Amino acid sequence: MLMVREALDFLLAAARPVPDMETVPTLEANGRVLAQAQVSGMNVPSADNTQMDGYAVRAEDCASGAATLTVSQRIPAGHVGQPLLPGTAARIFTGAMIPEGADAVVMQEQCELAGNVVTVNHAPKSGEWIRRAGEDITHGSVILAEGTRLRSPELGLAASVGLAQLPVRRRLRVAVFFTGDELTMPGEPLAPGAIYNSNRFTLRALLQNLGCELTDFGIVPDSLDATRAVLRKAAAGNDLIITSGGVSVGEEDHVKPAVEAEGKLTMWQIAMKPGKPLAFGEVLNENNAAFFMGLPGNPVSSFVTFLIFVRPFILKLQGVHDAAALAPKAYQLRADFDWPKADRRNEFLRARLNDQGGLELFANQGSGVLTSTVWADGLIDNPPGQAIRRGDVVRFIPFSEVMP
Ligand SMILES: Nc1nc2c(c(=O)[nH]1)N[C@H]1C(S)=C(S)[C@@H](COP(=O)(O)OP(=O)(O)OC[C@H]3O[C@@H](n4cnc5c(N)ncnc54)[C@H](O)[C@@H]3O)O[C@H]1N2
Ligand code: MOO
Ligand SMILES: [Mg+2]
Repeated sequence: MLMVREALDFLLAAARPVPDMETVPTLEANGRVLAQAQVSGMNVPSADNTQMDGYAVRAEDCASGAATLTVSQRIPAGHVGQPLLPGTAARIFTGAMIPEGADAVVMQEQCELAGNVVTVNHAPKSGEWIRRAGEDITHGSVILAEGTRLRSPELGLAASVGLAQLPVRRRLRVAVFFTGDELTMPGEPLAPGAIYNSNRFTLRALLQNLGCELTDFGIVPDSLDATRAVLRKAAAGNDLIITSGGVSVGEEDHVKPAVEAEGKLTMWQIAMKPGKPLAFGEVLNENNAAFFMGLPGNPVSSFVTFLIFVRPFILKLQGVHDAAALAPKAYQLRADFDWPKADRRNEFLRARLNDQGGLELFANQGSGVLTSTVWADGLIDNPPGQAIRRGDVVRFIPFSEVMP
């Protein structure tokens, strides 16, 4: 059995980013991965402008703290004023360009207007309330690196320098199917011994949130021939095939032999709990080789292995290469519980933050207990052979860091 770190390194080394790129409107680029670094063609702000509604002045004119100045002009945002003459003030509104000659803004709350004369009851410092041209972004600077996943902040930044389109990697094409004679879709009556196909819902949502283009082959019976046939179909035109169930050692677990027959299996079994039987390989078809990831059927096992392995693998295929962006962010937090029984495997325990800043554990850590995943805020990454005592500091991976 491989250790989690070894397995992750192996997967990330195998992940070749999809080569194709396309240009999409910035308005439609949410979740995509940037294929080329973006350089700003302008300063932001583009010109000195005011942070406050008030009066643009020459600071030296107001040194007395009770200066009276003639209001010579009015400058709303989006309009350009005239040069400011000594002894005058310009009425100015947040976001408007500072007129030539002015070097400070006084908030209107510190001024009194009578007719067209304003009394400025404050001695501003030169530069007061002025946002300088280029203080956020300078012309020619790299604003976004190649390989950046575009989220709300990145899209806002790109738009702020006027980028209407962005070059991105094409979407990843992912095929999924779900093995098990017992599986039934919600909406259908449940026969004795059957269960609902919850993994289809968990995994599809995770893949959709990562921006993948899905081909869903649905439920596949526990048969070697049926599994092989779907694998062959799924390899055509897809970058990655993800399956659920049938990867353990039972006679009804046909996924591994099917992958061996239709391609190759390069990794199986990881010292983790839940998720031990995770399988990885490639499925070949006349003109395509698709990566294969076989997730365990147990619902928590497939969810956890997705977050720990599938997510970074997909990000790398999509073109993300920054190690920090691929690794799940973890926090060192206090355990407010005892977990005396050390396991030989690396455990991923469903836990929740309490309002004392510590972690509580969900009582039933079974691999089939989906209620633990809804209750929890994240996973405690507990190394092999480690018991936890109340007060120990543990490594906590919040779902918000890994659940796209
Ligand atoms: N003798 C051994 N038995 C098992 C071992 C082992 O090492 N030796 N490993 C166990 C571990 S750990 C896990 S995890 C499971 C993984 O099993 P499979 O990947 O082969 O999955 P299945 O056997 O098909 O199903 C397991 C479990 O999950 C339920 N299931 C399956 N698909 C779905 C779905 N789409 N939605 C909801 N639930 C699903 C299925 O009914 C089973 O209860 O193997 C252990 N066994
Ligand atoms: O790895 Mo299994 O996921 O322990 O239940
Ligand atoms: Mg099984």
